[in-house]
Amino acid sequence: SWKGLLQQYREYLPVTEETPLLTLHEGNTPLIYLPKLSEQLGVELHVKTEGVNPTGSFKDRGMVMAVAKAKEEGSDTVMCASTGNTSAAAAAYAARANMKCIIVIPDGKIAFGKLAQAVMYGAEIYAIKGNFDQALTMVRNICAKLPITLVNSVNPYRIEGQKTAAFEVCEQLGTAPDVLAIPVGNAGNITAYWKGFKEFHERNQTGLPEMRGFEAEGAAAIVRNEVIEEPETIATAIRIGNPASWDKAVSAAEESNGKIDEVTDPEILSAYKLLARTEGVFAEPASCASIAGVIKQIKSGEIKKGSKVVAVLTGNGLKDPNTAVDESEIKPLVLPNDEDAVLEQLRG
Ligand SMILES: Cc1ncc(COP(=O)(O)O)c(/C=C/C(=O)C(=O)O)c1O
Repeated sequence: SWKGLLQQYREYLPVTEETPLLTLHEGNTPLIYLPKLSEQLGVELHVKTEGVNPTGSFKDRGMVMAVAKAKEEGSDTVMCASTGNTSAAAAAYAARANMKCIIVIPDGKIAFGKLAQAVMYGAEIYAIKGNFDQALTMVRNICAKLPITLVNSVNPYRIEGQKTAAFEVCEQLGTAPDVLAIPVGNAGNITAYWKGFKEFHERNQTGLPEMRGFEAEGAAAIVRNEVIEEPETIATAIRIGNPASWDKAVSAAEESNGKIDEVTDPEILSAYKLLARTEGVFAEPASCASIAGVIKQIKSGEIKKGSKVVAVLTGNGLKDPNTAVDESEIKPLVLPNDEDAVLEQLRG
């Protein structure tokens, strides 16, 4: 049975005899084929449903590695800035590892489910009147002054853990896909996937995909090649204007003959609803930037018909219930507790 990433992929990871084999059974997430969207779009489209991870996002992959190494090195406290999922994962793995977790989040811009997780896992939470980029700068400075381990994706152990998703995609598909579509915020995940595909190809000749990363238009620093001081998008997970792994994301796109592109909030929301209502897969808005991007680039011809495409769904839709209800034209019809009243509606 599945033993978690540190054991399953030990040979690819910086796991030593001293590394605590921390796990919440992260990884081994489904790769789901989408028959209707594949038909509609003219490609072979699969989604990597990272929302199935223990805390509901891909962050668990990197966090299990980073927290385990922090403990191995004798640290008793981890800290991160977060738009929400990093902090949820850090708080969970810190609790599991009997360590303290301190998080800094942008006040009022964190999806409710993610705040619920940080609260319940027992993190020390600071909500600053600033954005993620400002929070990250602050946390990097603090971790340089205090004996606290920084676990944002500038911590290389995060990238090591997250690259395992590329291994699973290759194992599940039997090969690397032609295209890997992925949302881009701080750009750690696109960096990790590319590293993973290259390492897995070196050992198993599985091939290399085009890396196609998608920023939200209101936070598209890489696309515009400038820091976005006031990033804005409904996809709060990727409301990031100065990606920490900016150059690595550009390298991944260039080396793989891929591209860093942008999608608008309407395109994200349209993909968000299409995916759930057509294929029964509910992913949070930022995750659907990958689906919106695939639709955009099939239309432009950048993604060829018949391509084998994997879109990464980075977070569970349940993370952001407010956006789901607020942005939906489908509303409950409130009725008296009366069977005839309902029957009357059904007979419409
Ligand atoms: C659902 C979801 N989808 C995509 C991204 C972008 O990944 P990166 O490009 O590796 O940053 C995030 C990132 C979240 C944070 O950065 C955080 O939690 O602080 C996310 O939560």
